[in-house]
Amino acid sequence: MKAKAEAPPERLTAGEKAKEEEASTAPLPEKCQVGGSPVYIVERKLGKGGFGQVYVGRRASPTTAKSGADANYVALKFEHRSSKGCNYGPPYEWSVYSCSSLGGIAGIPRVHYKGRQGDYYVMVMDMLGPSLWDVWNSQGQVMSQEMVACIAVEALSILEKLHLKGYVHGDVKPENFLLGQANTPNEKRLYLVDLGLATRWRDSVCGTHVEYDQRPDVFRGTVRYASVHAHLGRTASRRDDLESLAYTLLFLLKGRLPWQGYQGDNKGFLVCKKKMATSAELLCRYTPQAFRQFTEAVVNLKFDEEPKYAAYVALFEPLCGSTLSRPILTDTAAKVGQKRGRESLEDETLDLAAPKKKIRLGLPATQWITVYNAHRPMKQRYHYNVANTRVEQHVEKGNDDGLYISSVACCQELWALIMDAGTGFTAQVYELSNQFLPKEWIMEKWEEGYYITAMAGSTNGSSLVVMSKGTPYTQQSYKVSDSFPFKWINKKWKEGFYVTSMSTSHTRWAVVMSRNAGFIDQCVELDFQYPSEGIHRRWDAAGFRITACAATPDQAAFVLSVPRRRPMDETQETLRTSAFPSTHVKDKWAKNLYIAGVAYGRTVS
Ligand SMILES: Nc1ncnc2c1ncn2[C@@H]1O[C@H](COP(=O)(O)OP(=O)(O)OP(=O)(O)O)[C@@H](O)[C@H]1O
Repeated sequence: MKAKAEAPPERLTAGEKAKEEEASTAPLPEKCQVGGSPVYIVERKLGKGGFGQVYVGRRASPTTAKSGADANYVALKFEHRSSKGCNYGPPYEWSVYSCSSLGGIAGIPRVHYKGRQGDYYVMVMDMLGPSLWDVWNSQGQVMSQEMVACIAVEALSILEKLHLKGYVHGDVKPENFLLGQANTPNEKRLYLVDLGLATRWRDSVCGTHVEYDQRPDVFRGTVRYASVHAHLGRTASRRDDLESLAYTLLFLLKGRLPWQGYQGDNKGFLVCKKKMATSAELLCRYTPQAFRQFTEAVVNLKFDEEPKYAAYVALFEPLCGSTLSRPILTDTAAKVGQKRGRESLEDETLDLAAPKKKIRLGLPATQWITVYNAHRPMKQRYHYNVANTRVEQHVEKGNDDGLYISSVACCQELWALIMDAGTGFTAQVYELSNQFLPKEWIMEKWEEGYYITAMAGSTNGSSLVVMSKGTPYTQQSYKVSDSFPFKWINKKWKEGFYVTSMSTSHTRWAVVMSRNAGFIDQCVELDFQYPSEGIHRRWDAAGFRITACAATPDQAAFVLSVPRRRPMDETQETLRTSAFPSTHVKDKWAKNLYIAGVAYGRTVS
């Protein structure tokens, strides 16, 4: 049966596509000569990607050379000067190729010439054969286990070498792995193309790992194969290429990934959520255990952790079949293994018997998240499981004792209130409303000089908003949104606002931002689980401390800030518990740690 042709997944947004259309209708030259190259006649199209179009170039004055700079046939990659990759001159990919001799790596095609001709930037490269996606599609959308294992071994060796040069590829997928030209000695060789999204993981000057960051509105790559960290906008590092490779291999082997088929505006969110919810075990069901072991190992890599390439290769090697008749040549991988020598290979064994604590794919859990800050001794009080009718009596009693509400949260339609003697507020009002959030009431209180200082929402859409006087704020703005409003936050940061409160109501988010919040820097950690690694990295860098937190049944978000006046004792701790942590709080108080934030929602146990 002939397989139905399937279009590979798109990488561009609609706006970008419109621009590419315009660029691709500009006529291509019939002949091409750039950067001192011979003259090529532009022949059939080899492929088209998000940024460029690739054509066969045949030398106008033929030679007998089959490969290299003199080859009779080359691949010409044309990028229109108005294309996205060329906003500031030559395509970004050129700079990647030229500054790090990547073309010298076995498995990365060589670029022989480059230059501009008319409206096009042209790169003259080795001509290669079909992509793995083409092969998979033309073989009836299946690929043998042996073939996929060989691809794994070679791809790991190419990625290791690319990583050694300080680069992450950033778009590992079946369409970007090409075989050598058919009917040549290289037809069973694997190559990795398209360095248009490559970024440095290692600084070219000081050689240190690039700094960790998360910008939840930035996505680069292809939704189907992107790592969860890439979806969440984290700075790319070596782990991301390997996670995408795991998805690439499983796609080729199984013909489908569990997150295919989502459509619409929040496709990226749904795909990412599904990736998080799919364990390596489930993803790799009915495949040899090497696939599960590899997937498990790479999805649990830390941001700056060195991947154990040789150990991953060793998992797949036994599945590759006899070295004499492999469907893909694996000799470059073998060479890498030999060069390393025994000792380094020994450090590279994967501890499969006792896997380290998994940072992903744990059991989803809905928990209390409490944040504690060091503070000189003060009175603090908490109430939880508070029904609407009982809020007033707790607040009044607290106020009588000189306490104001510092944080609120909601669990199963019941409120939690934290009241403190150390807020610095001079007056406070609150509103229980069936709206998320009560706009009229907030506007009215803004008029009276109150600012929002705490809020919580329940799953049924009601909210508890607390507004106070005596804050340093000079202006405030809030947003309610169906997805985490990072774009809005980013815009407001530029206007001098900082996030000062955050809450959720089922899957909706509300974020309050204030001017003169007393912070000099702020960042966001957002994840489908408690983002432990990110929080630790922020704590360790530049004095960031959690200043707001909220969680939905899917995601948890933490806002971390650097205060203008750093406290003497910067100790901060977080706790996740399935019941409200009453006894823990008392232990913390005994150590002068006080609740600074509380939320109820998605974590992972
Ligand atoms: N050297 C080559 N030889 C043969 N075909 C090639 C070569 N380079 C690219 N191609 C074909 O052209 C397609 C697009 O190339 P490439 O991925 O480099 O372009 P791009 O515009 O950067 O794409 P993407 O959308 O993946 O970023 C490839 O999928 C492949 O089919």
